[in-house]
Parts: sequence; C-alpha cells; structure tokens
Amino acid sequence: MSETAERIRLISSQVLSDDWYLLKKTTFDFLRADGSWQRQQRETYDRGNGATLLLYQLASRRVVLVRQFRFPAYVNGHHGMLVETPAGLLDQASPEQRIRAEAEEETGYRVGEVRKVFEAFMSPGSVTEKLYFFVAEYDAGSKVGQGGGLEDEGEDIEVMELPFDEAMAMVWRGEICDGKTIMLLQYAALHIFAA
Ligand SMILES: Nc1nc2c(ncn2[C@@H]2O[C@H](COP(=O)(O)OP(=O)(O)O[C@H]3O[C@H](CO)[C@@H](O)[C@H](O)[C@@H]3O)[C@@H](O)[C@H]2O)c(=O)[nH]1
Ligand SMILES: [Mg+2]
Repeated sequence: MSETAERIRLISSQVLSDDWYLLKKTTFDFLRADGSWQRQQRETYDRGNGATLLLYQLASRRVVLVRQFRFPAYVNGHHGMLVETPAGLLDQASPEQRIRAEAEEETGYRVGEVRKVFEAFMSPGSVTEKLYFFVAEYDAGSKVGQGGGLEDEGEDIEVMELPFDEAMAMVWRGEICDGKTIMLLQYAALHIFAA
C-alpha cells in the first residue's frame, strides 16, 4: 500500500460529465499532518494518460515540431495555433507503442529507437493524466509520409522541421508556450545539443 492509502477515506464519487472524457467530483476524508481528519471535495478530469516525443537530428541540429489549433488555449486568450512536440493519448496502448504510431501519424516520420526520458503529471491539481516523454533521432530516410494527423478526428496539423536554436529562441520569445514542448526542448539543450 502507498504511504497515503491510510490517510484517504473515500466517501462518495459523482460523475459530472461523461462525454468525450470523464469529469468526476469525489468526496473524501484526508488525514492532515496534525492528525485531524478533514472532509474535502475534488473534481478530477480523466482523459487517460498520454505520450509525447522530441524528434531530433544531431548532425544538422534540427528538430521536428507540429503546429495545430488548440481550442482550450484559444478560449484562454491565445490565438490558438500552438507549436508542440507530437503527442497523443494512449488509448490502452503502451506509451512506447503509442508514441511511435502518433509521431508517424502527426509528422510523417517513422522512428526507430525511442528513449523515455521522464514521466510527469502536467496539471496534478485537476487533471489525472500522466505524460510519458520520449526522444528519438531521425534522418532523411525516416520521412515516410506527409503527417498532418487524422482529418476525420478534426486534426489539421502542420509539420515544422527547424533548427534547434530557432526552437529555443521561440521559447524565449513566447512563441512556444506549451509545457511538454518546453520541457523536451530544455532536456535537449542539456543532454542532446549541449555544446
Ligand atoms: N469530438 C471531440 N474531439 C476531441 C475532444 N477533445 C479532444 N478531441 C480530439 O481527440 C483527438 C486526440 O488526439 P491525440 O493526438 O490523441 O491527443 P492530443 O490532443 O494531441 O493530446 C496530447 O497532447 C495533450 C496536450 O499537450 C496532452 O495532454 C495529451 O496527453 C496528449 O499527449 C484529437 O483529434 C482532438 O481534436 C472533444 O471534447 N470532442
Ligand atoms: Mg496529438
């Protein structure tokens, strides 16, 4: 049992929305550090887990990113066209299996070996999702299709191959403002493209 199992007593759980993904409200008692029990309620948004990948080419010092419209960012004041590392929800597959398929679907690059570099909860106060982060090297022969995503799922993805230094400059200029993408680019700055 985990160290917190004895500190949590589930009281009830209510499904608020079960449409595309699952939103629940759960009531539980939590044993505080001072030994007292406190009743709390939390909403959790469950979309399953996901995986993302930074495609990089060492010799040319380039990376492959994707650009697509993200409605939730749009409703929060952004123009909505986010530049990101390719990513997808796991849908019951393993993270490695899924990221290979997703990378090819979104970018047109078929990757060989992928390396997992870390796992992270991206919004642990409300979203249950854990994201698995990968990196993989590509070369000219890796490009097997156009990418672009699945039109019937509403995906309309532009593939961008650009110098790594330009991608980092886009982070500093605020033009790349997606968390997973910044994390993988910074990983690359430290461990892949470090001078
Ligand atoms: N109809 C409908 N479609 C939806 C809805 N929400 C998402 N979709 C569609 O569901 C598909 C999910 O595509 P994926 O490529 O599997 O996932 P993703 O949206 O790219 O998510 C990835 O990035 C997220 C943001 O960084 C990550 O949170 C997630 O883990 C994953 O890595 C997309 O076609 C998206 O438009 C919805 O409420 N309704
Ligand atoms: Mg995606």
